[in-house]
Amino acid sequence: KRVAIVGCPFSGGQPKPGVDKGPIHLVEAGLPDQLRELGWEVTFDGHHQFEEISTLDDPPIGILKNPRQVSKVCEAVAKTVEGHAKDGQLPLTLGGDHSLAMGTISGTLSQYPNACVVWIDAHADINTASTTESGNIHGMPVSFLLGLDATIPEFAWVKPKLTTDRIVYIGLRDVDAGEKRILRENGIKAFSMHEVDKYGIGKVVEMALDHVNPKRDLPIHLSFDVDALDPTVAPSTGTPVRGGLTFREGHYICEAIYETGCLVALDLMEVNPSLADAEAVKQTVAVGCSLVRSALGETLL
Ligand SMILES: N[C@](CCCC[B-](O)(O)O)(CCN1CCCCC1)C(=O)O
Ligand SMILES: [Mn+2]
Ligand SMILES: [Mn+2]
Ligand SMILES: [Mn+2]
Repeated sequence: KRVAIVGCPFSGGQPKPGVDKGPIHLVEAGLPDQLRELGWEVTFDGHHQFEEISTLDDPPIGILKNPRQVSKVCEAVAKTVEGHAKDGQLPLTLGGDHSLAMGTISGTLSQYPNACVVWIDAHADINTASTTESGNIHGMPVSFLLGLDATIPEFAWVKPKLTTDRIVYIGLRDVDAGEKRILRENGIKAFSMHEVDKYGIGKVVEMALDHVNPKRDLPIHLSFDVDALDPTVAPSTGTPVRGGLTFREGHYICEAIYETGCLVALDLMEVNPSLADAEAVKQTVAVGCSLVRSALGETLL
């Protein structure tokens, strides 16, 4: 079992400074050794440096902010993730904001064209250039992956290889009007916190996997935004929304996905260590590390 940690200190998909420090905090909390203790052979070739990209002259396109930076960083991440996957390693991407998933999932789909995506988030991250109200591209990666919008030239490298029947959401509770319309019109399966309350997390994960991976024979890319968790559980994140997943519900999802034996790629996104007091940051980082361990085989018994 080999895992390659891809540290992505990137914050260009959203306005709050600090989320680029997420990877270093997760690594310095000991994540690589924690995974080695689980039996993984861990490679970590240092955090990606995006300096040359960030000096780019990058005026908004429409209201989209830092478009060229986001595009170039995601393109680099896609190549890195594809390379690790080709080499038989499970890419573990540590963010950094969730716009990076445009890169990670593109990389996964290059190596595993039949992969399905399990997206854990308070948000749908499926705004198009015409529906976004913020212009923050971390609220848009899924629309690019599905090819929902007319291709923006700066994002021409993103091939719409994901299909609407191959993604499922768990944890939604802050979905914009435009996104609700997109989800409905495209028949995209989403289990909001209402369904989590109604059925319980065990049944929700079973139904989610039955939808995107009925025979449990497709590779799974798990993209986990820590703001899916309740802010009392993961306070140090850029877009916290009350009424989220409990510590155990978040871990159950990771444990159940590992149990399928289908996991091929994992993103742990939106840990921003500069948004809370030291104790709350430490808690958020520790929860992030714990979720990753659960997704990579740590069990309670
Ligand atoms: N949907 C939002 C939030 C995106 C969060 C991205 B994630 O999940 O990676 O953290 C929110 C837009 N919202 C519209 C109404 C006014 C407040 C902001 C957006 O900016 O598009
Ligand atoms: Mn997100
Ligand atoms: Mn989110
Ligand atoms: Mn977020």
